[in-house]
Amino acid sequence: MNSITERISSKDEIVMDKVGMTYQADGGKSVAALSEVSFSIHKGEFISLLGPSGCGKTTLLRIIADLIKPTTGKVFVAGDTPESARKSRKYGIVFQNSVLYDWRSVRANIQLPLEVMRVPKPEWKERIDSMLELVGLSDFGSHYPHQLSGGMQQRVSIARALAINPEILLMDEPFSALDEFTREKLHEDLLRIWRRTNKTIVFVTHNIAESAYLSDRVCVLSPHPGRLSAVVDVDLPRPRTAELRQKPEFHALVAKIRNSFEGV
Ligand SMILES: Nc1ncnc2c1ncn2[C@@H]1O[C@H](COP(=O)(O)OP(=O)(O)OP(=O)(O)O)[C@@H](O)[C@H]1O
Repeated sequence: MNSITERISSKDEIVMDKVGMTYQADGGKSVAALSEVSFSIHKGEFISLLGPSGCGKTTLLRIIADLIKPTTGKVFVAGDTPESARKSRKYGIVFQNSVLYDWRSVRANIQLPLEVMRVPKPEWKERIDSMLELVGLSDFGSHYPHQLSGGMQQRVSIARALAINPEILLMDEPFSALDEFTREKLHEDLLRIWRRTNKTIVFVTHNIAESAYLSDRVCVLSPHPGRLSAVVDVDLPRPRTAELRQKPEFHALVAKIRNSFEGV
């Protein structure tokens, strides 16, 4: 056993140890996207990865998801390598754009991971019904994606990501294409879903207020190269309600997170 595996505690869901990523761009130029990023995410925690464009947020999420391999460092996901976690579907993932299949109904979209993971067919109906109920779309199962608003499409994406009951939900700027009213409603829905399901959530955003409202802790990334410049504890009470956004303690926390950026 090496030192990092000895340090992992039973509370840890995701552990990163000195993770670095250098891309080989066109023309042989290398781009240092991440350097020496180390931190742990606990089981059941809501973590945001926050930073300006180009600081490596998506790169870090893709490394956790085993969509790319880091060039240096080690990563553990659900007590295993990212590759095993991906193969055993320990996480579900939601992207900025909903990436639903237009020719499949809402139900058939949610069913897709059940087909891929060979979940027994008799279980499908109950699972899909409960996912639709969880995201507040029970009356829309037979609709097609183009018949839904952007916010509803992202709810379907969340339902699909959670259909096989993964431990972890990875979200890459899932609400950034939505208008402010819809986004705030989705924040409340996501917190309710998180409370009901106890998932570990890793949420990528460049929106400081969004990270403060949702998270237990905010990991602040700074660019050139992307590095972890601060981890801010969010000590605001839960459950969080819309009124919190008006309160002085919320504005103080947003200012604290803003002040923790280096070199931006
Ligand atoms: N496939 C790639 N090849 C070369 N460089 C890349 C590649 N993917 C990302 N990069 C570079 O790595 C750095 C980090 O990119 P990344 O997309 O992770 O940042 P980000 O913080 O998620 O940005 P944004 O908020 O704009 O999505 C950037 O400089 C980007 O140009």
